[in-house]
Amino acid sequence: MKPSIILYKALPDDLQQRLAEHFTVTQVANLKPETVQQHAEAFATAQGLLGSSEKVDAALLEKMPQLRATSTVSVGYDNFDVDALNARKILLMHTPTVLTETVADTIMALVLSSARRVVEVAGRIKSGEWTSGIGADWFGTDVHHKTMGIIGMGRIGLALAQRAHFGFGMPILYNARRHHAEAEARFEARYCDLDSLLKESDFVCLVLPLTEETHHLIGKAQFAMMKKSAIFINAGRGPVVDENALVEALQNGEIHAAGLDVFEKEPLPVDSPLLSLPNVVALPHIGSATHETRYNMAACAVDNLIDALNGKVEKNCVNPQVVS
Ligand SMILES: NC(=O)c1ccc[n+]([C@@H]2O[C@H](COP(=O)([O-])OP(=O)(O)OC[C@H]3O[C@@H](n4cnc5c(N)ncnc54)[C@H](O)[C@@H]3O)[C@@H](O)[C@H]2O)c1
Ligand SMILES: O=C(O)[C@H](O)CO
Repeated sequence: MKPSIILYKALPDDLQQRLAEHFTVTQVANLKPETVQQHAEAFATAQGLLGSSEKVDAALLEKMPQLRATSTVSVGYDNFDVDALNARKILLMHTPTVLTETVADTIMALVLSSARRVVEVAGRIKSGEWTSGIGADWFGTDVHHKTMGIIGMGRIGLALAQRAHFGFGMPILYNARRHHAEAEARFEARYCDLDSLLKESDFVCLVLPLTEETHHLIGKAQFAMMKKSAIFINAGRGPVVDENALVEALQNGEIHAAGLDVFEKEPLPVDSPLLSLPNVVALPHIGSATHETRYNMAACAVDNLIDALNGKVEKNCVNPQVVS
């Protein structure tokens, strides 16, 4: 008999079919308690779980006593209670690598659009303000040859450094938990402690996972250290930044501008002060959102679940130790 799984995300037809070849699939809209209750029998018997963005915590796991593997369509897995999974020896699979280049492209888009005020001035044309030659109040700041500071020199950090170094001739500073020989050799990146990176960078780019250690890593004190001309970019996770402190730093001119793909609360509330600041480019968490990459992530998550439920954890597994 095929193992049963819960699918809580719509997938392209061919991938849905691939899942159905391996598993008995129950598709649900989300993992809210009322949904779980409505499909109680399917949750109670499911051995696998595949989807994204929903919280997978101890309370949900209690409703899934047969669960052996979870597969998220994302590289970040901060919405999973990994300790609770480990305690039950449930595998957690994710989708690193397939999205790296696309997310680095998005970060460069944020760098360029916030420095050159692309969104703001494009809005001015649309509202009929381009009626004569533009003046300095429409000018932006250069990107090329400015210093880029990268906090979190992982897969995406490296792909960003590659773009900034080769494409824009930018000196690269980085902060990470360890020195990265590859970044230093290929991109002449220089390791810095966090405070030095904040003080010296023209662009401060955050590409960190959300963990207990990184929660609110960047707050009032850190914005105060940045240059007044600094542009702050966050494409990691919203709660790594104290958003109130960010708003204050932007409003008080402590930093020049921000480009943001992630927020403390998502979707970003429409009354967020960030949305009324002209020096903010805000994107709706689109880092990996291209047709190609979202398909590849979904395909990777499907393969990951098939592998995990067959005991194969050589790649894309967050906690392979639970089966060793
Ligand atoms: N905006 C988006 O759509 C989007 C898309 C993909 C990933 N992300 C986020 O980006 C994160 C990074 O993805 P990745 O594939 O590069 O992951 P990765 O694991 O390759 O890189 C993360 C890096 O951060 C470093 N790090 C962790 N804690 C740190 C700390 N306290 N101080 C300094 N460095 C620290 C790690 O050592 C690692 O090098 C993901 O976890 C996810 O949260 C966002
Ligand atoms: O972590 C990721 O893969 C992206 O943020 C999409 O959730």
